[in-house]
Formats: sequence, C-alpha cells, structure tokens
Amino acid sequence: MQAWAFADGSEHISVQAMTAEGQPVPHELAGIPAVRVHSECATGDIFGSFRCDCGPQLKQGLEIIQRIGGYMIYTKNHEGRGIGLVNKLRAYALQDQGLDTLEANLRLGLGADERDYRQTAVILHRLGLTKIRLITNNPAKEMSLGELGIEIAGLVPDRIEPRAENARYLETKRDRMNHLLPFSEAE
Ligand SMILES: Nc1nc2c(ncn2[C@@H]2O[C@H](COP(=O)(O)OP(=O)(O)OP(=O)(O)O)[C@@H](O)[C@H]2O)c(=O)[nH]1
Repeated sequence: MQAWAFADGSEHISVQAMTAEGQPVPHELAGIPAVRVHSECATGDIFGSFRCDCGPQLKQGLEIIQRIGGYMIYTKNHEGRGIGLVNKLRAYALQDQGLDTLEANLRLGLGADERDYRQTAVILHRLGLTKIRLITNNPAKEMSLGELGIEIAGLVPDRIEPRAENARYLETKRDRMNHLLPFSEAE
C-alpha cells in the first residue's frame, strides 16, 4: 500500500495485489495490469449503505485484482462523484423526495459528475501503469483516463447484483449516465 498527497491537500491510496509469498500477483493478460479506480464512498465503503453499489464493488474490485493481478487506486477526493460527503447527503435528501441521483446533483446547482482524474493519472504514471485493463462499468472513467495519457487495453466489469434499495440508483446509472449495466429490472 502507498499513500499519495497532493498540494491541494488531497490524499489517495494505492494497493497492489500480492501473493501470500509477497510477490505481485501475475497479470492474467499479456502483462497488462488490471486497475480499479474506486471513488471514495464513506456511506457505502465504510458503513455498508444499501443505497449504492459502492461497498460490494470495492470488495469485488479487490477480489478481481487478487485473481488477475493489478492495483486499486482509492481516490479520496471523489466522494459523492466529486461533490463531497455533505453535498451527497443533501442529494440523498432530495432523492428521498423523488429525484433521481442525477437530478439531485443538478438541483443542488452541482454537476452530475464532478470527478477530476488528473491526480489519479499522476499516480498511475508514477506507478508505471500507463497501459491497463480498467475495472469499471463506467465508460466516462475510461474516457477521462484516456484523455490523460492512460491507454485502456480493455474494461473488466465490476457489476453487483441489484437489490431493492439501490435498484433505482443503478437504473439511473444505466439509463442516464451510460453505465454498462446489462441487467434488466431489479427485484
Ligand atoms: N452525488 C452522488 N454520489 C453518489 C451517489 N451514490 C453514490 N455516489 C458516489 O458515486 C461514486 C461512485 O464511485 P465508483 O463506484 O468508483 O464509480 P462509478 O461511476 O459508479 O463507476 P464504476 O467504476 O462502474 O463503479 C462514489 O464517490 C459515491 O460516493 C448519489 O446518489 N449521489
């Protein structure tokens, strides 16, 4: 594990998958590492909220890199798709009144997705991870990192089975935010 600090006060974490013998897990595909860039979600990652898929995605992302070799970059200034925790909780209050996850951000006068991947790209470059398989369902992450000089050799899905509490959130990500989530309807 490494921690990364930037001049604006942001801190991030990177973790490389290792074997029990202390060696890097070999990369499954022609030496290309798999990388999960996981945006902080205190509610889901720490407290196990069912409103989103973040907690299970974090766990599954770690399992994937342990299996096929690679890294997780945990981006701590991306909480709430970049709007921060307080604003995310304000957005949740609006979702409780009927808005979807996209509309709630906009109603607060914020962008639908305010994440900036420049610091992520700096970390990837410093780790020598300039050609990767990206573990994500979100094509916007692929595009953002591609524009910052990271070659994306392919996507590895990080899909979680929907549950009643996060069904609308996942449907909105699929239908309005272009996420590759090919499930039909949640139970
Ligand atoms: N503003 C806002 N942010 C949310 C909401 N639900 C979850 N989030 C945040 O969305 C982000 C999701 O991060 P990721 O799982 O890395 O990214 P993603 O865009 O879902 O794409 P994947 O790589 O496929 O998981 C986290 O920062 C969460 O805190 C919501 O309803 N509103």
